[in-house]
Order: sequence, then C-alpha cells, then structure tokens
Amino acid sequence: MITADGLTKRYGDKTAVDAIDFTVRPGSVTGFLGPNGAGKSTTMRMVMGLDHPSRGSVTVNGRAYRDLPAPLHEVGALLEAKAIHGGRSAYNHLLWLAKSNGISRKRVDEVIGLVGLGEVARKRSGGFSLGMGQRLGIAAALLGDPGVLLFDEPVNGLDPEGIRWIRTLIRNLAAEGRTVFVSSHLMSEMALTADHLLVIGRGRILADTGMADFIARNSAAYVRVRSPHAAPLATALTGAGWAVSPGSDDDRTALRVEGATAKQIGDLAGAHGLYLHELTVVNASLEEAFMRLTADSVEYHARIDQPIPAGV
Ligand SMILES: Nc1ncnc2c1ncn2[C@@H]1O[C@H](COP(=O)(O)OP(=O)(O)OP(=O)(O)O)[C@@H](O)[C@H]1O
Repeated sequence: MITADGLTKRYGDKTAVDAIDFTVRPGSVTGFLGPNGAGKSTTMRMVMGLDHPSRGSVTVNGRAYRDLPAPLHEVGALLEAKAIHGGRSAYNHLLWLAKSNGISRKRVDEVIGLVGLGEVARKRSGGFSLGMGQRLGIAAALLGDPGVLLFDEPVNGLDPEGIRWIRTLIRNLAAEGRTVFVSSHLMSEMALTADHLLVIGRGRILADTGMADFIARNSAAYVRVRSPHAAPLATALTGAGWAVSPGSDDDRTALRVEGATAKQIGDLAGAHGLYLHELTVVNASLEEAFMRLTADSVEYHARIDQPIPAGV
C-alpha cells in the first residue's frame, strides 16, 4: 500500500506537487494519469525516496522509504532512464544489485527468465534496445520480490509487442495481490490496464475513481438532434422517458438525447410530424473526457489555430 498525506514538492517558487492525498491499494492496478508536467514523476520519485517532500509525507506499507528496513523487498520501481553502466552485462548488473542487498544468485536467474532476457543477459547492456533496457529495469525492480511496484510511463517508446508484454506483466503482478502504481499521459493506455484511476493536473488530484465508473460516466453514447421544432420535440422525448438537454449554447435547434436510439428518436419525431435536420450518434471518447478534466492544468497549450512558420 502507498499512502500520500498532504504530499507537497516545491522547486523554488514552482509547486510541482500540491498537498495531495491518495492511497494506492494492493491487488489492483492504479493508473496515475496526467498531462506532461503534472507531477507524476516527482510523486513517484518521492515514493522511492529519491526526492524529499517539502511538506506532508508519502509512505510504503506505513513507512517512509528511508525507514524501510529492506527496501528492495518492499518496493520496486521502473523510473525514467535507468543509470546502468553500458559496459556491464545485464546479468552482472543484477548480480551486483542482488549481492549488495543480500539476494541470492538464484533469484537473479529467476528474474532474467521472468523478463525474457535469458539469451542476452551475458552481453554488454550498452547495445540494448529501449525495450531490452525496460525489461532490465523491470528485472531490477522485481529482484527483491516486492509487494509494491511503481512504473513511470512504462510503455513510452516501446513497439507493440513490448507494450503488450508490459501490460500483461502489470496485470499479472496485480493479480498476484501486489500494489501496482503505473503512470501515463494516455487515457487509452490506462483504460486497458488500470482498475483504479488517479488523475493529476498541475500537482493536484483532479479525480480518484474506479476505472469502470470513469468509463461508465464518460463514454456513454448520446444522440445529437437538430430540429426546427426543438421545443415540442424535447417535450415529446421527455414524455417518452428519455433525458434531453440543450445540445449547444448557441444553437437553439440542437438537443442532446440520452437513453434513446437514433431510430426511436426518428420514429417519435415522425409520429408527431416534427422535422429533423440532424440525427447523429455520438460516442464520447475517454481521451476527450480526460482532456476536459485536465484542460485547465496543461502547462503548454499548442496553438492549433496558428500556422507553423515556414522553415520550422
Ligand atoms: N528538479 C526539478 N527542478 C525544477 N522543476 C522541476 C524539477 N523536476 C520537476 N520539475 C517541474 O515540476 C513539474 C512536475 O514535473 P514532473 O516531471 O513530476 O511531471 P510529470 O507529470 O511526470 O510530467 P512528464 O509526463 O512530462 O514527465 C513540472 O513543471 C516540472 O518542470
């Protein structure tokens, strides 16, 4: 279990993490979702004792990282850009880590097998691809068989096979009862792996919710209707038991109808002799829901209405 309590990190006058409270529970994957610069990496670094909170605290199984008697056995992490000596083989890197933490050579072989690096483990890791580097980072995180695991943007830059492998691994680790905390800036990625969702923007928690709930609330389809007879149509639709709301702030002919199919709406309009100018089924995407939620907390908005200057 990971628990943050008023966790805050300031860099000069920049507040990267702003008094956040959350709990990451065992047996499920908790997604940590936020746009670039939201504070995900800073939070994860504080969990791992690599950065110190300016205020508040974050604990793993009730203790700050520095107070864990055997940290590698309690928590493992795949954070960004691993510092591994390129001249050293994956095997020797893991063996060195294992030895300095009282972990057996047998466990080194085990984790190498687990991440599928058996064939290349004795080669110098300097020639490793990004995917192999990620696997090595994960092997190191798993070395002490910890109950708590953190992955910071683990699928970034990987090919589809690597992405699928990491997703499966993450889900399996949670199914074994471990606490799994995974960051991403992609809603679609979280929808595939996470059971629970913590959304962060500008250092603050914007949502703390079950994934199924988030999907149910945000991806429901609705039908957009435009009619020159919007008012009587709205009355008829409401009378039939469907939820009707204005479809637009500046178009009074537009309605948003929930719970009815396009056919039901068309039939009802026909039965009342009301004209329709549009009947469109709209599937809200989760990515849009996430963008709406974090719209005010994105650090750098791209101006899509501005032409890109020539020569850029
Ligand atoms: N060492 C540092 N010194 C100064 N500012 C920092 C430092 N580390 C992070 N920041 C700032 O803190 C904020 C949060 O950064 P952080 O890397 O935690 O965000 P993130 O959600 O992980 O984003 P990304 O997906 O881009 O990695 C950003 O505005 C960043 O510029």
